[in-house]
Amino acid sequence: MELNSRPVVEVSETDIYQESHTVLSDISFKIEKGEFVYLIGRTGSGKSSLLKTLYADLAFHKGAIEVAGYDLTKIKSKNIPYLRRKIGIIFQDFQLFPDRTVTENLTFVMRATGWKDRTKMKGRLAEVLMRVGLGAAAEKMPHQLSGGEQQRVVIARALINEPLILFADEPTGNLDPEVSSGIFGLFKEINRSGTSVLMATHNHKFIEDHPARVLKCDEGKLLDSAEHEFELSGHY
Ligand SMILES: Nc1ncnc2c1ncn2[C@@H]1O[C@H](COP(=O)(O)OP(=O)(O)OP(=O)(O)O)[C@@H](O)[C@H]1O
Repeated sequence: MELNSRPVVEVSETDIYQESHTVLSDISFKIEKGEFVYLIGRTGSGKSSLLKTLYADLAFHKGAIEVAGYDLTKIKSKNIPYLRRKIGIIFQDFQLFPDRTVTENLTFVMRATGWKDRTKMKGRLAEVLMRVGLGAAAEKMPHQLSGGEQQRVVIARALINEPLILFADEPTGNLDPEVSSGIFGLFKEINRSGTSVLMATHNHKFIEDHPARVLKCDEGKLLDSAEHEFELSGHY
């Protein structure tokens, strides 16, 4: 089967662990190319642990996980950087180098992921900054940008290697509602051009305004709105 017709994420009968503690048990789900999926659940229910497992930052001991064509059951640590080139990871705290310009922040990642040709690097840098609406910010330092603009830089950084999927862990958690909706809109726009998105969020309004499939961490299980209806409202 062609890689591009296979799911971008396929989790089969897996348990998610933190140290010796099982956070989610016996979970199975797939995310197809171009899908937008919310990940919800109360604080401590396992959203971050699941995302960390999917980007190979947390080990798992049961079942099988395939992400962007990489079998995480067998992946060697030397191959994890190659997996990470096929995915984009975005956190709540922006994690930019505070003492480097936007360009330097982005070229750091480019070099680390094998870019060498300066002209191509410059071109890609301009492209991703335009994509996130920050064409004029290349020489700014992070502290000269607003929180929303910093998160746009992080998204630009995640887009550099044309990932198949973005894993976003509460990407608007530190932003006020208006700025959050702009960032959310950017994720939707990126998704419309074919990149899958798995977004952990506590923001109920996103789901109300832009309904999509929901995975919910709930008392050690993962509920999937594509399989069963469940209650979205209430605290999560
Ligand atoms: N580094 C760690 N070491 C040990 N246990 C951890 C670690 N990180 C999280 N846990 C535990 O794993 C469980 C799931 O936490 P996780 O951070 O995945 O939840 P979450 O749904 O992302 O929460 P939040 O919405 O607050 O971000 C919790 O019981 C938490 O205490």
